[in-house]
Amino acid sequence: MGWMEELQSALAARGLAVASIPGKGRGLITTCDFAPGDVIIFQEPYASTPNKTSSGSSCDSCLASNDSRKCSACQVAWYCGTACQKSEWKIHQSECRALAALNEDRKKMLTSTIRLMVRLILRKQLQSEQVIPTSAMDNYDLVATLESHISEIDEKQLVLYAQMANLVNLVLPSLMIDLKETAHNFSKLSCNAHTICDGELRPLGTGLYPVISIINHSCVPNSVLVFENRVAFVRAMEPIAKGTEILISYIETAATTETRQKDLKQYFFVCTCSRCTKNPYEELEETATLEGYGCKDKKCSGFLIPDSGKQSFTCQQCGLSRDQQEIKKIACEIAQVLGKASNCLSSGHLSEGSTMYKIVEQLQLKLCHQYSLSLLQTRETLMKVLMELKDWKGALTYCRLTIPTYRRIYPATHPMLGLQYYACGKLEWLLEFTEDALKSFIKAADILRITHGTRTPFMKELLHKLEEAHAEVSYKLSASD
Ligand SMILES: C[S@@+](CC[C@H](N)C(=O)[O-])C[C@H]1O[C@@H](n2cnc3c(N)ncnc32)[C@H](O)[C@@H]1O
Repeated sequence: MGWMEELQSALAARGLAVASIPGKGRGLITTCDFAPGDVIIFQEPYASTPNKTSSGSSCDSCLASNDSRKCSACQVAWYCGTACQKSEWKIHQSECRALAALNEDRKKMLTSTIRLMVRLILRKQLQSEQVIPTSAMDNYDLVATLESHISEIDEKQLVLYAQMANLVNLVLPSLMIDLKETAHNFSKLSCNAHTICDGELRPLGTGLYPVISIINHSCVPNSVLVFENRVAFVRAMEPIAKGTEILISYIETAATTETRQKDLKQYFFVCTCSRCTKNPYEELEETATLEGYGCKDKKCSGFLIPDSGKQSFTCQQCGLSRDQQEIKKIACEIAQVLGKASNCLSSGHLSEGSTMYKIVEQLQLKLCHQYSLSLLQTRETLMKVLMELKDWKGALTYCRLTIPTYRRIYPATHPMLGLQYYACGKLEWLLEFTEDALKSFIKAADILRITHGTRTPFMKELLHKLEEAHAEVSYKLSASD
């Protein structure tokens, strides 16, 4: 059996198949039905690296950022303990020798992407020598057939990839690496590698998952990619019938079509999902809601579009008009205060910064649509700053204010919505608003059970908090009887 037949047979056992999708290249389709929360596929990375942090101390294996120690031989890799060090040893043994031989200047040039490529090449080498076993879902043939878009890459980028390939060659001089193939592989990483995130979707590193890389993008995906340590899991977010293409989102979907298309540029395709091809009126509505102005009548939730002379904007719901000069004046004020506010935060003046951000929020309330992304961003900043200042009540106020926008901009089972309910619940619990906390934990768990499963320490903690809140509410109820 060739590697492709082996892959198809391994996927068939999971109710999946690789298929050719018109206009998209390959894609992954279902051969059975999946329910929300079902794991469609999971995979270890072919190669992965932690992000470079300021302290450089994330574990190379599990990507955890606490209590890691530097490898004493190469002084480049970090491990959180012997279990992780042992699990990496087959690759790191060769890597360590190569890294230890580098002078300090060369070591400084080891970006996460260079290290990722070094590890990819070493894994290929060790698999060809049968030091590391291969399987239907773990072999270099899968990497070799990934999309590279090399013919569409501009000259400047090609030169950069060639320079990066040279650097990899300097790191691994004994392997006589193929420079052209390595430059090609850098291009593959750009449109196939995934950012590895923790349960709260904070980035930890980068990994290449050659089978998961067969999954195409949609701005209205039916599935979601999450990670347990560095193992990638794709879960169904909705019922998926047999014969449907599995689709995940490669980008932040809470954005206008223009922004999403810009963010997708590195993948060299124009998305034609239902959100990217909606009718012009709906398109206008989405953009004007996410980035535009609100109606002068604060009770009206209409969106505004500019009149033909662009001297004013008219609400599409109630017909009220807003003068462009008035809009400009508020926008100017916002820009000024926002500049000062962000300076305050970057210089560590949190209290002063929060006061400034509160002014920005009030100005944005006057100007922006209630579901605008800039208003959302300000409220999220306020929530984080107030949490740092241990002003839990203040933080909860802004957290609660973000929820209607999250509900508007994300689908009902999106992890970001679940995480925001969870944040709300934790603040409510801390403030002893037990019944509210219970409601928020229930909403968080209903979503995150689907997107994250129930096995991870992160989810176990949420479910434990939910149980605790449940017990407390029941106790209070029985005590008041
Ligand atoms: C991670 S790969 C996905 C698998 C890829 N189709 C293949 O044949 O290997 C990403 C590439 O797939 C293609 N792709 C992904 N989503 C697409 C979409 N919605 N429409 C068109 N092409 C898409 C683009 O060429 C993109 O660079």
